[in-house]
Amino acid sequence: MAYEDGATAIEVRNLTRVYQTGRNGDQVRANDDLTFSIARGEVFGLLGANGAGKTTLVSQLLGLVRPTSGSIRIEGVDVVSDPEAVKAMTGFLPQTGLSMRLVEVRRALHYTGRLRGQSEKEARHQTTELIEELGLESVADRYVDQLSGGMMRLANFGMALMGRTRLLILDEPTNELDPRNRRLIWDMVARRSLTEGTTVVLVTHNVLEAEKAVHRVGVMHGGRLTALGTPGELKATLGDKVRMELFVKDSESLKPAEMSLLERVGSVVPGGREGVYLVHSDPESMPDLVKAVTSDLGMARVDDFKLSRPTLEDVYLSMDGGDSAAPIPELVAKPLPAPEPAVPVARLPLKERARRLLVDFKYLWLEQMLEVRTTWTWSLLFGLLMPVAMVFGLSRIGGGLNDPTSLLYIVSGAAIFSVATEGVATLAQRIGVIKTDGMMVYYASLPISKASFVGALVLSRLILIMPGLITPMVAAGLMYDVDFTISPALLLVLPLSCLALSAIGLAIGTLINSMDLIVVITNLLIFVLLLAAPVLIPPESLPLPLQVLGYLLPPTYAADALRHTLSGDLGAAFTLDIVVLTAMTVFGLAGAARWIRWRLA
Ligand SMILES: Nc1ncnc2c1ncn2[C@@H]1O[C@H](COP(=O)(O)OP(=O)(O)OP(=O)(O)O)[C@@H](O)[C@H]1O
Repeated sequence: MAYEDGATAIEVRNLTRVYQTGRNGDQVRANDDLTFSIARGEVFGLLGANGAGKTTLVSQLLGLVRPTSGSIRIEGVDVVSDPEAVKAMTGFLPQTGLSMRLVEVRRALHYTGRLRGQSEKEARHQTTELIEELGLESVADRYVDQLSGGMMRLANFGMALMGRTRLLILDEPTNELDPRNRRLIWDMVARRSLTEGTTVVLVTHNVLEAEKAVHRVGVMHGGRLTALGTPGELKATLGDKVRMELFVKDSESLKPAEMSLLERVGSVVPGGREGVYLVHSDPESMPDLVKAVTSDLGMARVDDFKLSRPTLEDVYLSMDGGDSAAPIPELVAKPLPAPEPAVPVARLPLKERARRLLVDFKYLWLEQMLEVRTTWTWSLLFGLLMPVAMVFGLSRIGGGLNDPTSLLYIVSGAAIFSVATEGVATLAQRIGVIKTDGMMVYYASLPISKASFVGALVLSRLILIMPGLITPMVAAGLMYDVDFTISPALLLVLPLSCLALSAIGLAIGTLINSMDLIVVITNLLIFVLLLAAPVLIPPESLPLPLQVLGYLLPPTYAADALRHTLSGDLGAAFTLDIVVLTAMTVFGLAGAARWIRWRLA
């Protein structure tokens, strides 16, 4: 096998990760002094019960979680000091939380390849190749989100393979797949390991399947490695045993007396489901075992039983029998050779970095824009109709129609109100969804910069919210013959207002971790906007506390700037508005870039 050439791909030394839980300083050692290595081209299975520490280990391999102590080297590169270099050589399939759900399968693959640094030609070529290899031709032009669970998993697996990375980290790749597709995945993994020397870390609960696919297995329990070796080595720990899988009638549990009948002839562990037990005994005790089951326990209690040689699952279940699961020293205490100095990672030249930033920005922006396809008609309709309705409705009140100042307030207020609701509220909520659905982890696992991610998110929204700014002016022009000239100041104020309000929305969404709170805060903002802000109402007609409150809100400055622009009054007040809007844009974008958690912890 390719991996036997001995080169080390992953080296983990004394890796410990401690989490603080709760307020009273409780600690969880999610990874406890792990030391092991994985060879280049090896398929390494990571097994362990829920909470064993697998995700914590994988997150550290990906540079998403910082170790409390110890080190990880991937292809000689230190993960903590050069996470970007490691991300560039890693394809990742998370269990959940993939992005690119609302684009077509073909695009999801192509864009992922581009974001992993492939050229346009390479990305197109590999996309076509993978669609064929995965048998996804008939759904290649359907949205990923609209595929069946299994098909979606295949598409996600394809995304992990894009970029032909040296390392693949696959979390439960065969979940939801039928037996034929499961075999397809294992064959594809084996091919990559064998012919391309790809190193694969496979997290799985499906021990029986993993046995066929992996070269070596690491079993984790309570944050520690309790066994590490080939499936053959692990099975040898059970010795020359016979295995019986016993199914109790009606899936009932065995009573203590019944358990002791079986324990007389072998060791008994639960078989992973209610009413299923695994009994391991010496070959010479087999007749006694069969007798214990058929006559002592009696066929009135037994539904079925199967006799076979032990499998990896037996080793796993016998090791994972609660807190007593002790490490098998001969399988875990293999020392690593003395560490070599970490391979220094050369920084890309400035020009190349700028090119990558633009490519990342383009594909992230395209993804965001295309995701909006499912809702753009509603957003646009809302952005067009609401301001028109406001201009029409508000101009009927009081002296609106006859009074140019009121009309100016109505037009600028309607424009800014619609942009504030769309810009602040929808962007804050969008980033909230990205965080709560776990998609942020996926973006963070790609070798992209936060700047291109934030920029793409904000700019994709501008196209949707800009019409809301322009329609009130067009409506006033058509309905009331008001002539607003397009001045250079207007061309500055319109995008700057959109940018400032979107940046604030993004900052709110990134800073607050509860989706419910994001919804409450953004609605509160709109409520205050209607009640107090001098957006639709001249400030002098508001009591002082409400005026002050209004001037604390970004939309007030946007509305003020728009009014000054439309009336041609570009004095000191207008300059102040522009300064405040610019400051808000910078603060919002810088804050969002800082608060977005590219590392989980
Ligand atoms: N962010 C966190 N804060 C506090 N504790 C955490 C955090 N993440 C994980 N833990 C704890 O660390 C331990 C290991 O969790 P981890 O998610 O790594 O296990 P796992 O083997 O991946 O489990 P599963 O198979 O259920 O995904 C658990 O006790 C878990 O509660």
